[in-house]
Amino acid sequence: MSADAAPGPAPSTARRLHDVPTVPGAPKPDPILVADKVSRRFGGLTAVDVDHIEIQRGVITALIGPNGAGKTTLFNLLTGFDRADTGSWTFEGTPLAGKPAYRVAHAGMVRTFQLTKALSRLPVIENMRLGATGQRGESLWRAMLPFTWRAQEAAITERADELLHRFKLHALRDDFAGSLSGGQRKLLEMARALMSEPTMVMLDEPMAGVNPALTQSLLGHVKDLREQGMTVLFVEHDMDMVHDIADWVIVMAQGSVVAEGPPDVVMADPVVIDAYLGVHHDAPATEAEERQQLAEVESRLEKEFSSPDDDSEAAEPALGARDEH
Ligand SMILES: Nc1ncnc2c1ncn2[C@@H]1O[C@H](COP(=O)(O)OP(=O)(O)OP(=O)(O)O)[C@@H](O)[C@H]1O
Repeated sequence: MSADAAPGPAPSTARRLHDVPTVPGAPKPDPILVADKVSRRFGGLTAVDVDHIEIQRGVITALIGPNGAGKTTLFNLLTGFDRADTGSWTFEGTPLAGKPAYRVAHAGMVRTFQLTKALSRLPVIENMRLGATGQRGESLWRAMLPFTWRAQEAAITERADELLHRFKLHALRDDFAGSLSGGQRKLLEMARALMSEPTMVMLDEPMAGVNPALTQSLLGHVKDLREQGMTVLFVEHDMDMVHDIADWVIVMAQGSVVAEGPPDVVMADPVVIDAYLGVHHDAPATEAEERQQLAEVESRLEKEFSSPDDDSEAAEPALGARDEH
């Protein structure tokens, strides 16, 4: 955790979650975001159909669920990057349904973005500066008043430099963003989102493609956001990370919220195991299990081939199952 992390309201707000019932759509003591009846269809497919959801202020909430559960679509809807078919939601009490992304960001709710091809060709510092202009939008009067404009440009660069120092990316300030490692990109995405001084940060798979050396640093930065009083909502498949830093977990499956609660409670919930962890049941959980399965197959094959009564036809089914004709 960085030294400049000020003690925030996190511990007390996190503690207040203890009284929240572990049911889908549970009301929170101090919600910053409240959404109702949010749905989005793509042709015949219902990608999102969330009846009610509340995100507690000042804590870290993880949004988990199997592939295709609708997590990213819900992120896109809430942040104005996609349009809901139905639903309403408020952020800090302000209705935001139907508002474009820049208005949502202006209200203080900002999401991270993966580094696109175009952004990879820009230096790190320009990526950061775009985090500010992109969120604020351009305005004619600002362009016509060069003094205001220049002062703001200088302030933007200063904030970008500060954030690059905080995220230990300053040495890469003038490098092309495309030359960064997976973990450094994730740090840049997070730092860029902070350019607009948000109240709530939404992170889309912050650990994807991050090598273990940067894992702790990334986790530390996410915890820092909470220490500074920000609300964090993140989508993640890495259950270790969810367990490590989330105060609350919301589980989606087939577009809807199917469970929510503290990490320990949610991960032991049979509904979650069925809906989410169940999809991995076929895969060997550990290297030891994998070795055991391999040994069993080898011993079966050995028996089939070594038996004196065995003819080629009897051996066929065991081999046939692995044949790629
Ligand atoms: N633009 C689109 N057009 C058509 N179908 C879409 C579109 N975006 C998402 N979908 C579909 O909506 C469903 C939800 O997708 P979404 O990406 O939100 O899931 P997810 O939970 O974020 O999955 P993952 O964990 O794999 O990222 C999926 O079936 C997906 O194929």
